[in-house]
Amino acid sequence: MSANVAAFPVPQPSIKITIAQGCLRYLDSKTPTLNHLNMTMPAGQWTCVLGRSGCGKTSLLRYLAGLLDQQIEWSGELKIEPANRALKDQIAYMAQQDLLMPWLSVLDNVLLSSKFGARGDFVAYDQKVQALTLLEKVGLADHANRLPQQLSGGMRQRVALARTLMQNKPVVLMDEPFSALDAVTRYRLQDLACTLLQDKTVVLITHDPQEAIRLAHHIYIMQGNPSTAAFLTTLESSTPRTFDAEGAQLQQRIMACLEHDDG
Ligand SMILES: Nc1ncnc2c1ncn2[C@@H]1O[C@H](COP(=O)(O)OP(=O)(O)OP(=O)(O)O)[C@@H](O)[C@H]1O
Repeated sequence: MSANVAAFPVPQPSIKITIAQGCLRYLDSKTPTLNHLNMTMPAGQWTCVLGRSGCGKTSLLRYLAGLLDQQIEWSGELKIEPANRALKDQIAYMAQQDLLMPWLSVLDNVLLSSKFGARGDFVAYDQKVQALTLLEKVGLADHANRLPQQLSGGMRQRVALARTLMQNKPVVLMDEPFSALDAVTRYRLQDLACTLLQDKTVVLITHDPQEAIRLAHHIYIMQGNPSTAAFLTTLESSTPRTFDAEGAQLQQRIMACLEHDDG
């Protein structure tokens, strides 16, 4: 395969995820964390999930990623369309902490998932070209040989974004990936993620109503104890949105839902 072809990975079909009457209980807990959970995450769109601390947002993402199988009991329906592969094989996960390996260069961190799939430490030339192309897209081509500790927090999250894109999965789960950043860096990274994750099915957890308003096609507020998910009609304009009067009204509605949750 030529380097040029490799720089444009094969697009994956978009995935729609539907949860119906989902109930999640940790095995060491008597009561469920989530109950009567009904959510639709449309193919190729961003679904933002908000809710008070401890309501089960991360549990939901970790369940979708197949990371809780030994720790929980689940009932209800989890449907994916098309249903040709297991959901956990179609997911890339981007966490609040960038989880970069401190002893690996920026380039090798982006290549990490390719290394796991490769024989020994061998990574094909075309994958390196692809990783460098992604680093260029996130504006870090000149930093490919640096170590993570030589980068700012915003730069490190951009490396994490490039690593997520390198996995080329149709579903991207993001657990507060921008929350530790200053306002301007966060704003820029929201724009970048919005552009680069086009066509992916994205589920973003955030505590920031303005972030949800900027990026979401669909908003759910998790509330109650155990938590259910309330759907909030969002704006029809294209993302990333600028904050206007409509956005301010939506923010009021989000805040009202969050304030009335005494779960
Ligand atoms: N491995 C576990 N075993 C048992 N209970 C757990 C486990 N992980 C989380 N919990 C509990 O599940 C509930 C939901 O936690 P979770 O981390 O999903 O909440 P969250 O909404 O993501 O919170 P935050 O906004 O603070 O990140 C909490 O009560 C937590 O203590």
